[in-house]
This record gives sequence, structure tokens and C-alpha cells, in this order.
Amino acid sequence: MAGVVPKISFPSSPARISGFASPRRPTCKFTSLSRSTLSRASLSVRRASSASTISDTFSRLKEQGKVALIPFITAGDPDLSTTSEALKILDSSGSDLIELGVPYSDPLADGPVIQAAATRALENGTNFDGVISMLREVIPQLSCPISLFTYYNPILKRGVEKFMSTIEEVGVRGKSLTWLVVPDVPLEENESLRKEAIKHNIELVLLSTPTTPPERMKEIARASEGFIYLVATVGVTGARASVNLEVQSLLQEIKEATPKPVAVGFGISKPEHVKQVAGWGADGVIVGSAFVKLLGEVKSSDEGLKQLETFTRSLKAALP
Ligand SMILES: O=P(O)(O)OC[C@@H](O)[C@@H](O)c1c[nH]c2ccccc12
Repeated sequence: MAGVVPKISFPSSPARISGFASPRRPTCKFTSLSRSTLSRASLSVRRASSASTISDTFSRLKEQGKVALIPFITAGDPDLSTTSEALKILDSSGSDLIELGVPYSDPLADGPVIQAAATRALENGTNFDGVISMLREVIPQLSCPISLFTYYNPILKRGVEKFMSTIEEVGVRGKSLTWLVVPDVPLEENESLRKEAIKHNIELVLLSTPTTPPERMKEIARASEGFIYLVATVGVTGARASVNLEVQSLLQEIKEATPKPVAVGFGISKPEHVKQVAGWGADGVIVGSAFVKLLGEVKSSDEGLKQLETFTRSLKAALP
């Protein structure tokens, strides 16, 4: 499986997964109504409960004129104790938010690097419960918010309500697992997932892509909590030689549609990339495969952790 990338042009023919382009507008009024009602509800829930740490992070950075560095790593690759150390290093070397991927056997949106990482993690026995117990230990030692990044199937397997209450209770001192990214939740199930997330004070971050029609992008911007994930290029995850120049206009379009922060990911892997995307007005930059490669494809974990610190600092130094 490793290295075999399924041919997914993602989403050239817009896939029907939430946050990704779908040419079909909601068929029934109710769906669109519930979405906007829900987003108002989620805002009030957000205000009523302890301020969400994503919003705090982005507003603090905005006041300081800074841009968020958001690494992604795969939990359990090469093993969970290295993941725990990696989270601490990422946190202390300048990351502002961290995406932690739950390894899954069929990561359809991932390129060879993250697919191989998921395979290694699953082969060494990493599972959701193991990830959660590791997080229970390490979250109290971190200062930045952590997101769980998971495909929809592991949530369904556990049951949406049980999944959400599990990740809510892992949080400590308000630094709970406040946000969740589920790249392949089908449009129809997005509402029920959002409702459960809101009930458990978890922000469901939605994704918009270069092929998302403008109206759909606006709906995603309205419904997304915490920030909007702007996918920089079609295809699967994986470091690219350069950043898609379309991102500049896409960022402009989204920022005209919403005051919410926008973070850009997919293909970004070098200090000059993050500098360029920040210069185009991104509020955050997400880097995954380049970090995953450092951790999973080196001869020893110590070596990987050392390189991780250097790389994190180099990216942070390139950001305002
Ligand atoms: O790996 P890249 O090209 O740097 O992209 C970030 C990406 O890894 C991370 O956000 C992510 C991992 N798996 C995904 C699946 C879909 C969308 C995004 C992701």
C-alpha cells in the first residue's frame, strides 16, 4: 500500500465531501437554513463557553501582525512516544496550532508520504485509544491548541457522540482538543457532525479548494468554525516545488466573503513558500508532508526530532 497513490484527482471533478467542491447546492431549503442557523448557534455556544483557543490564537497573532504556523504530523509514526516528543518540540519551537493525524487505512486525500506514515503507524499498532491516552499525558505540557485530523470512518466506527465526548474530555485547562478537521465527511452528514461538535465545544474546520464554486465557498466560510482551511492545489497532499499562484486570488475571494481567519495548506514545504503565502494575506500556513517525512523517513527518532526542531524554527523565522 505504501507508495501506491490511488489516482484521485482531488477534487478536479468536485467530490461530494464537505468542504470540497460540490457543484450541487443544497437540494432542500432546510439544509441551507440549518447550516446558517447552526453557525449562529455555534457562535453563541462559543461565546457562552470558555473562549475557543483557535479564535484566541488567531486574534492574538493578528494583533501582533503575525501569521500562524500550523504543522501536521501523523500520530504513531514512527511510534507514539516519538509523537509525544514531537508535539512538545513543535510547540516549543514556534508552532501556533498543531494538526495531529489519526492514522487510517484508506487516506484517499493523502499523497505517498502521509500514506506511508499511516501504514507504518497502523503496522506498529497505533489506534485511536492509544492516540487519546498519549494526548492525555502530553496536552498538559503544551501551550498551543491541538486538532485531531481524521477521516470520517474512524468517527463512524466509534459513533459520532462517543468520538466527540472522548476528545472533549481529553482537553485540559481549556486547552482541549478544540478543533477537528474531517476532510471527507459527506455533505449530508456535515450537519449532524457539526451539531455534535458544537455540543462538545469542538470547532469543526471545513476546507475550501481551488475548484470550489464561489457560492459553495461562501457557505463553507459561513459554516466553518475557528478558521477556514484553504486547500492550495488540486490533487493529494505532498510537498510541491512551488506554491500554486492561484492561492493569491483565492485568498482575496475568501477574505472578501468572511472575517474569519484563513489558513492555507497543501504542497507548502519550504520557508520561501510560507513567506509567499503569508505575503498574500494568509492568517495561517499548514505544512504536513514535509514534517511527516522528517519524522518517519529518518534512520532514528532522535535524528528526526532534531531535524524537526530546526525545520520548525526555519519556517517560523520566515513568517511575520
Ligand atoms: O502534506 P501537505 O501537502 O503539506 O498538506 C497539509 C496536509 O498534510 C494536512 O493538512 C493534511 C493531511 N491529510 C490531509 C487530507 C486532506 C486535507 C489536508 C490534509
